[in-house]
Amino acid sequence: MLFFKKSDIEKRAEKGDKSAILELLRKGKREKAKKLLEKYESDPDLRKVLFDLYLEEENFMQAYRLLERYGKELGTAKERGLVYEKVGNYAGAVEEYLKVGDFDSLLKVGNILKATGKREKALEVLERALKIAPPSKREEVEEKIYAVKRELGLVEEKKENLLEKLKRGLRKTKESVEFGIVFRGRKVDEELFEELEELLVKADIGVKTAVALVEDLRRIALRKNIKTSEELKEVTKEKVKELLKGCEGTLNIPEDKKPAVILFLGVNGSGKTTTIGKLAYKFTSEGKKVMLVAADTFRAAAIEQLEVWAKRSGADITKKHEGADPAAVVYEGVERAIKEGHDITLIDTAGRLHTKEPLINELRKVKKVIQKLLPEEPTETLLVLDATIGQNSIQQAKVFKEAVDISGIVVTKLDGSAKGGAVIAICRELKIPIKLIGVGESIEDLQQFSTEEYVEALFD
Ligand SMILES: Nc1nc2c(ncn2[C@@H]2O[C@H](COP(=O)(O)OP(=O)(O)OP(=O)(O)O)[C@@H](O)[C@H]2O)c(=O)[nH]1
Repeated sequence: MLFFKKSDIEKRAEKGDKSAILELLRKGKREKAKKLLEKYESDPDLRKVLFDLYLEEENFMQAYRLLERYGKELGTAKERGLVYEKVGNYAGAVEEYLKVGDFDSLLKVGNILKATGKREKALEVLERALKIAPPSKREEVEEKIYAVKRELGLVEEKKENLLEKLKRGLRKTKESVEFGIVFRGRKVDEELFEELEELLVKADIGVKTAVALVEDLRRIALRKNIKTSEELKEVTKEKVKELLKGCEGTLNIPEDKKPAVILFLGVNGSGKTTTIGKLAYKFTSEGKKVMLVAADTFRAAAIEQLEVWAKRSGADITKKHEGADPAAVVYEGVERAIKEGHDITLIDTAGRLHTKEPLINELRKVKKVIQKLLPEEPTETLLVLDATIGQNSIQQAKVFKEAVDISGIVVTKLDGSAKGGAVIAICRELKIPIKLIGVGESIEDLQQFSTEEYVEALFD
C-alpha cells in the first residue's frame, strides 16, 4: 500500500498556517484547501478567501451561511446582494444593492418578486429602484410600478384605448428610430430618402425590404411630384400597410366547440407563459372557463410560473412534476377540460431550441395526443416570438414550423424593443398572420394586432 508522505506544506496547513493553506490553494489542491479554510473559517483572512471560493463555485447557500454567521464584512455589496438574491433573501439583496446604487440588480429583484406574485414586495422594491433609476430607465420602471399598483387595485384603471396602448408599447422603437426627423418640415430630396432608408433598417424591417420600399417611394414621389415630407409620410404609411397585407389575423375561437385548444410554442424567455396568463385573464374576464396545461415540464420554474398566472387569471391548471412526459400532462389536461366543461384550454410547451430533434418530436407527440381526444383540435397553434431579438426570431420560427403547422404568431415585448419594425419582417418572411402582440408586462398588455393601428403608432 502506497502512503503518500504528507508534504511539509500540508502539515503546516493542517495546523492552521494561513500561508500554507493559501499555498495549497495556489497549487490547485482546491478541495483540501477548502476543507481547511472551513476548519479555520473563524480567521477573518481565511474566511474572506473561503467566501470568494464559494462565490466562484456559485455555492450561494454556503456563502450565505458565512454572511449570517460572521456578519457583512465579507465580499462587496454587489456580491452580498447576489448571494442574498440567490437564496431568496430579497430584503437583504435590496439593502446591499441600494448601498452601491446598483439599479439593474434592484430592477431584477423587482421583476422576480413581480413574476412570482409577491406584489407588495415588488412594489416596494420598484419604488426604491425608481429613486436611483437613470433617466433612460425611469419610464420603464414607472410602467412596472403602475402595472403592479393596478394589480393591487391601488390605482384606477387608466382607460387607454388600444392605439394609445400600442403607441406606448412602441415607445422604445420610436425613441430609437425617430421617424419625425425625416417627416417633419423637410423638402423631399435624396438626403431625406437615404435617412429614411437608414431609419427603416434600424427599426429592423429588413434591409431588402427597406431598400425596395424607398425605391418605390422615390418613383412615387417623382410621378406624383411630391414636394413635402408630410405628403411623403402619408405615402410611406400606405406602402407599409401594403407590406403588411395579410399580416393581421384574429384568434379563431368557435363558440360551438368546447374546449377550444390553443397550443403555444416558442423558445424559453420569449414570453409564452406570460402571454398565456394574459390570454387566460382575457377569457375569464369574458366569463369563460379556462384550463391551463403546464406541458413545459423541463423546468420547475416554468410550472410554478404558470401556476401564478392561473391564480391571477382565475383559470384552472393541470400540471405534473418536473420532468414528467409533456404528452401525459396534455392528455390529462385536455381530458379534464372535456370532463369539467372548460371553454378553452391553453397549453404551454417547452422551447429548448438547442435540442431541435427531441423538441420537434415532443411537439408532434403533443399534437397527436390532443387529436386523440379532440380530432379537430388544436384550434390555434401560436408561435410566440420575442420582438427584442428582432429578425433573429425568424430562424427560431423555421424550426417550430418544421414540427407543427402554425396558425398564428404572437409578437411579445414590443414595448421593450427598439426593433418594432421586425413585425414587418416576421410576417413577410413567415407568411403567417400575427394575431396578438405583447406591449407590456401587466396582465392587460396583450392586444389583437391591427395593421392600421400598428402603422399609425409606428410613424406618428
Ligand atoms: N416588457 C414586456 N415583458 C414581457 C412581455 N411578455 C413577457 N415579458 C417578460 O418576459 C420575461 C419572460 O416571459 P415568460 O412568459 O417567462 O417567457 P417564457 O417563454 O414562458 O419563458 P420560460 O418560462 O423560460 O419558458 C418575463 O419577465 C415577462 O414578464 C411583454 O409583452 N412586454
